[in-house]
Amino acid sequence: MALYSREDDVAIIAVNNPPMNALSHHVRKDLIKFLKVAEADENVTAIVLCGDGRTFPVGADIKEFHKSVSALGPTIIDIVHALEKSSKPTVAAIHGSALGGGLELALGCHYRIAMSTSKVGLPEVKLGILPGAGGTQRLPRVIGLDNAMKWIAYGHHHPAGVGASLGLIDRIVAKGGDIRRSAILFARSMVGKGLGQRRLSNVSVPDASKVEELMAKHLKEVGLRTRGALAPVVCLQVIKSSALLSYKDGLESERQGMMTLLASSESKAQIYSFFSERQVSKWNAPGIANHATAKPMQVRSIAVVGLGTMGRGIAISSLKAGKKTYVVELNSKALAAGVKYIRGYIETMKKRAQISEEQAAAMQSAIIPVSSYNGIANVDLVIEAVFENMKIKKEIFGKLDKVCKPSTILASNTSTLDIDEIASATKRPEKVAGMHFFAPAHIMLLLENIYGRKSSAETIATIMDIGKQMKKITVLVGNCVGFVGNRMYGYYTTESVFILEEAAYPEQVDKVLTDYGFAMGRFQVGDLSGNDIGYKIRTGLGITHKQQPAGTPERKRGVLRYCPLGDFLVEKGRLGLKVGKGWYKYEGSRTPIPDPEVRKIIDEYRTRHHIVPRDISSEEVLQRMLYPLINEGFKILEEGIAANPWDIDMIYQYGYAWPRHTGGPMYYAFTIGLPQVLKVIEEHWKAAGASEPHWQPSTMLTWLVENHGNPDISQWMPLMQKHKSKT
Ligand SMILES: CCCCCCCCCCCCC[C@H](O)CC(=O)SCCNC(=O)CCNC(=O)[C@H](O)C(C)(C)COP(=O)(O)OP(=O)(O)OC[C@H]1O[C@@H](n2cnc3c(N)ncnc32)[C@H](O)[C@@H]1OP(=O)(O)O
Repeated sequence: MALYSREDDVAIIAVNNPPMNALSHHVRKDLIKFLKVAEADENVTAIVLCGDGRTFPVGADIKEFHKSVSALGPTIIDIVHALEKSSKPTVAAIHGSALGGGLELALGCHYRIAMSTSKVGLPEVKLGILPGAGGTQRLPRVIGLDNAMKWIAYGHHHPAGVGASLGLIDRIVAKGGDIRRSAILFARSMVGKGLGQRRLSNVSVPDASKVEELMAKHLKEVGLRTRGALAPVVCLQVIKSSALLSYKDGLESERQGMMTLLASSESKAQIYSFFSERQVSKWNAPGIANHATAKPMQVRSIAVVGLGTMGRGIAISSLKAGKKTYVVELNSKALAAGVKYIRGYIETMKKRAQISEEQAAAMQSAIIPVSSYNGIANVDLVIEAVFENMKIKKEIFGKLDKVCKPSTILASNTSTLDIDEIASATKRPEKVAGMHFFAPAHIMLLLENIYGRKSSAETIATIMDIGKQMKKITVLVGNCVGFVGNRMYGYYTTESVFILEEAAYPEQVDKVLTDYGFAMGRFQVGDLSGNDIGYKIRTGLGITHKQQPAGTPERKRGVLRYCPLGDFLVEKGRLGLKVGKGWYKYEGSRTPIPDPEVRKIIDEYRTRHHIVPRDISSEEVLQRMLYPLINEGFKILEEGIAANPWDIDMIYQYGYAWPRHTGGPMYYAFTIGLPQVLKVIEEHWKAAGASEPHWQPSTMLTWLVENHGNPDISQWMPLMQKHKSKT
């Protein structure tokens, strides 16, 4: 709802719809009603619009989207027009954030004043839509086309001070000031000043003459930064109309753009992503605990064991979260190098104004270098980040168990290994868990937390809470080889080399993936992270080309199909970007260049095995790259390793750069339709049989299709649970 009050001659309309003052239908009805009251009251000379509680409205109510109530009048645009048309000065008093429809209301007001700490922006593009209440037409009229294109096509939130420097905010109220009081005084001072040019629909776009040049520039940029997404492009096209058409016709173009986007699968995927991102914090470890019942332990200090690339990043994340951070290396040289890197990184963040001087000083003084495990006996949490080797990890956990106080939680940053086996090296398996960070750990937003068979509710709640304090998208999963992310990714890479074998070169496969929306294709990613990583894993499994006894068929490992092309590359020293050659060659830059040498390796291999390369469609490449991964996702759900499909999708968006506008692998499967996905998987399974187990259809996927067709993604787990409880 909204509240109406009077301060002498100034009417105050305050939106009151906790937690974020979203502009739900009941709020919109109140706003129109109170604007009419204020307009009609001859004792009112000016009107202040504000938000109660945490913030100014942050936009339309996203929960209403794709429901008929979102279209029910009065719409936000009706309110914008009522604010602008008012014969009395209307002033938006902004605290917290004025975003989306919230900022559009503020643009309808004749004046805007804001707390210096507040943020403004039109982030609709991140929901796969556009500002649909006049924002595409009004913002360019205030801050110019160039800025408006940037603001709207990327959807960032901007400090109010930046808004003031562009003319969007008329007055800034310093921190600690009273925004509502300031707005009342400001509104009163504007009475009788004339509103003509304050009504933005009367104003023209200042840099309209540069429209074509600016369009070309921004279209190119969004093409690179948000590859494959429709919304940024439609946003730009609609903003363009503000320079070419009248306000009224521009609004019509905005309406049409909105309808196109609302009807797209992209907006549904983005809205799903918005809520999924928030949903993962409501974690559940079935049979052990959930977010609502379990209490975290207070963690004041964290020790990071191992200061390689991962350990350094984890230590920086710990310091950023305000923890006293013990950094541990038994070798003094390695310790000094790690500490030097961490200290240097903090100084760089300070120089770039990413942190304040005080924060930097606090982080520096919170680093405690240690060269023996005895030095971390009293820490609350240890995160081990040494080499990915079970024997070494078990040795370390055994030692930590002996020296650390009984309450210390011991976590491993393993990316694949069995947490229960690691826990078995200790006498406190209930205090052992996995915290799988993604490299570089201080930058990547994903944290995949793993609970073991014996992890306690408190241990799980604590690692989830630490993830939140580190400002990570923290997803809880169960224990299995590779957990969720890497277990699924394994089949993506397996199938990719089968495609090379049969039909395509790396650049052709990668192009299909980048056209789909990935920033990089699978082979470019391999080169970037190092092809030796996968080689080491295959060596651990004893399956590389070199490890096979003479006479072993090159394309088989036992009954399983195998393709050694990745082994050949590494054995020829093509480790990737770091050595200037891998699946591609690199000539002094990070740009991948298709390499005739790689083609030769593939061609010779094909000839040796009498493989005649065939034409392959982009559709087939995409299906073969993505469907095995999706199939494995269903197996993961079926086994209870992930509690919900959106947990998997958030892991893929934040850990593997899955394009947000398609929602993630599981949401994408829903968009395609589960029956269609299953059909393709079954065809491959029929053709490949037991030699390619990644095509064996998941029981859950099959059951869902046979019994429910393509049920809504929110219903997958409830349907399965109901089914299991009956059987
Ligand atoms: C069927 C066809 C119909 C056709 C007709 C359609 C006509 C449509 C006309 C439309 C007019 C368009 C108007 C406008 O242009 C569109 C919009 O405004 S879209 C919304 C734009 N705003 C945003 O995207 C902001 C979203 N929010 C945030 O980014 C963040 O919440 C925040 C504001 C930065 C704060 O972050 P935090 O402090 O971290 O808090 P949380 O994010 O955890 O949020 C707390 C809580 O609030 C819920 N929430 C937040 N914003 C909204 C919202 N806009 N609507 C609904 N709910 C919201 C959030 O989900 C959390 O909920 P919880 O998880 O606690 O349940």
